[in-house]
Amino acid sequence: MTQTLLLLPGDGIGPEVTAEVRRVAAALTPDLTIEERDFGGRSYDLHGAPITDEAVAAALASDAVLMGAVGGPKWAGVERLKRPEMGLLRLRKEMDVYANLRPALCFDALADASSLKREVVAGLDIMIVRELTGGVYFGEPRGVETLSDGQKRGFDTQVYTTSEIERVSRVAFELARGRRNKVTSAEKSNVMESGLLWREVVTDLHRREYADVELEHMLADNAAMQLVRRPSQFDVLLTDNLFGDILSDAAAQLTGSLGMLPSAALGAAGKPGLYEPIHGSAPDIAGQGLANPLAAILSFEMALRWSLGRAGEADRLFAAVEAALAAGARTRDIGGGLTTAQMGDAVLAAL
Ligand SMILES: NC(=O)C1=CN([C@@H]2O[C@H](COP(=O)(O)OP(=O)(O)OC[C@H]3O[C@@H](n4cnc5c(N)ncnc54)[C@H](O)[C@@H]3O)[C@@H](O)[C@H]2O)C=CC1
Ligand SMILES: CC(C)CC(=O)C(=O)O
Ligand SMILES: [Mg+2]
Repeated sequence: MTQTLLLLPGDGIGPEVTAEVRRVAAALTPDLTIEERDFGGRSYDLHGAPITDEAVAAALASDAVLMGAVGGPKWAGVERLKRPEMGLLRLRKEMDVYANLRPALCFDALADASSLKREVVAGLDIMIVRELTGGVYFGEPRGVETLSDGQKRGFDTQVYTTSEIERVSRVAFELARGRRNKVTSAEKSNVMESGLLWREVVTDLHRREYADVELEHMLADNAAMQLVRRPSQFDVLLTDNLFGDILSDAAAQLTGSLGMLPSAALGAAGKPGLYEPIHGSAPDIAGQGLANPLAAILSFEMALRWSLGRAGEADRLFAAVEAALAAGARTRDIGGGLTTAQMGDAVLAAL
């Protein structure tokens, strides 16, 4: 049976990095059907919404979805619900991809590309598990109201239920069992009610089902500091939507660049996953061929592994990225001069 990958290039550098995924897929998995839809600001411009109902249906009907990035200054003034980023939140929610796996892996060849010392980042291998469909990005009420004194008041709501916390924690514990058997759960249980519930639910699940896994609780601000102090202490880092968003950008820099970090967002078994580089649309470099496509290419590698049942091809692609880096292929963000397409060429040559 043919498998379908839905490609959502999006905005800014999104189309540039996903073009390299297309080239890799054509060489590595020529039998994979690739469909494409408008997404983000481009979809808003063409269809009046950051994602159309038809594109959501195509995502749900696919075997996996791979997106580039959305957003940019062009859409800064658009009403909140039609902003490009809202299309992404809607897609994550409709696909119910609640567990976002963000592997922060420092390739040997890049240990000197990090802004931290080689000895701090060499061999780095952290799996961040970020809750993706709950928390403050989705909580109600939210909005901006005008107070009687004329001031404005903006508000968002952080909210988590037991089942939301438990299902993502289960993913973290299961992953840890196949790795170094340790989960660090990061929240702010010292000041947030939802953080306190998070800690209780993780502790309870651990006691009932995962007592063989080492569990550590850490306040999220300390986790940010520990990530840059001694990142090797982390194996699986479990956290909520907002803290996971922030901590994973910080972890990306440990690997050399934000342009290196892929992700897989997973839901129920058998449902399509959503794969995306963790970076945004990078308006400062868009359209110049400067973007590093490896986060997008490695997101395709994760799609092959986690949704498409093609571990052999995934291994081949991962090895090709590793070989290209070992041979010295570098875009500007990791200290070189290759263009986006030239980095794609280097991976293709190593396949
Ligand atoms: N998943 C998504 O679609 C995301 C979208 N965004 C959106 O992207 C827009 C820009 O956001 P920023 O805060 O500037 O974050 P950003 O991730 O787009 O860029 C941050 C910095 O990292 C650099 N960078 C990012 N990806 C790179 C790559 N592949 N190669 C080389 N350098 C790279 C950029 O040039 C910039 O200096 C905003 O509209 C934001 O909402 C932000 C994060 C995620
Ligand atoms: C909704 C996104 C724009 C938030 C983000 O930065 C991310 O998911 O990494
Ligand atoms: Mg982010």
